[in-house]
Amino acid sequence: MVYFNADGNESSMCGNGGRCVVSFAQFLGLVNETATFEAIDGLHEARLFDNHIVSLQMKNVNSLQMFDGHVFMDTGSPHHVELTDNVDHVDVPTQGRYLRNELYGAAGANINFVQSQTASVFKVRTYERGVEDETLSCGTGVTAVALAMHKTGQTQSQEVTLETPGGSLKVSFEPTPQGYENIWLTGPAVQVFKGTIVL
Ligand SMILES: N[C@@H](CCC[C@H](N)C(=O)O)C(=O)O
Repeated sequence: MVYFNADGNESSMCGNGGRCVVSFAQFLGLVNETATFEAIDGLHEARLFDNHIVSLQMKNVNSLQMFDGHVFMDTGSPHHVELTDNVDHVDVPTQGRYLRNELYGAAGANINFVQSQTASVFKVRTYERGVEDETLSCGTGVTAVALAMHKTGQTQSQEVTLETPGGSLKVSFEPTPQGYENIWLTGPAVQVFKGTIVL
């Protein structure tokens, strides 16, 4: 998989894009219940279930940087995770753009704002680098949120539900001395449009 951001530039890993790629490969009859593909961050395994549910194994995360008020890590793409009291009240485009530029400079990062709902459910809104705006759902972003919530003690669970404006995703993982491994991002990948281009 080679991933391009909405600004036309090639970028790093896209978790939801990866799930869509294997779902599309199944639609084309190229894969059945499992698939493996290569992305910029290495090989990814995927499992396809009924009802268009796709699980994607994400790269191991061996370094989480803890700051006062936020956590930074690379889940295939760079992510800033910040806990808030009321995520619905965050001006994600304005605050996300500010942090993306002021803290991360030219390289940039994706900015995730998160609010705890229960001991294992979190609500997430993401400002994405390369889109330069809030998006409906970010797979590498919710993966970072799940790991950050576990690392900071906001959850004890090793399977976390992340509610985004675009829908609900699950992330499961196993802690290691350095970080996390066996990380799986799971959720629906549903075909919403089909067209024909006549050349
Ligand atoms: N815009 C991101 C990469 C895209 C992440 C994607 N939305 C996902 O689902 O993981 C970047 O340039 O870092």
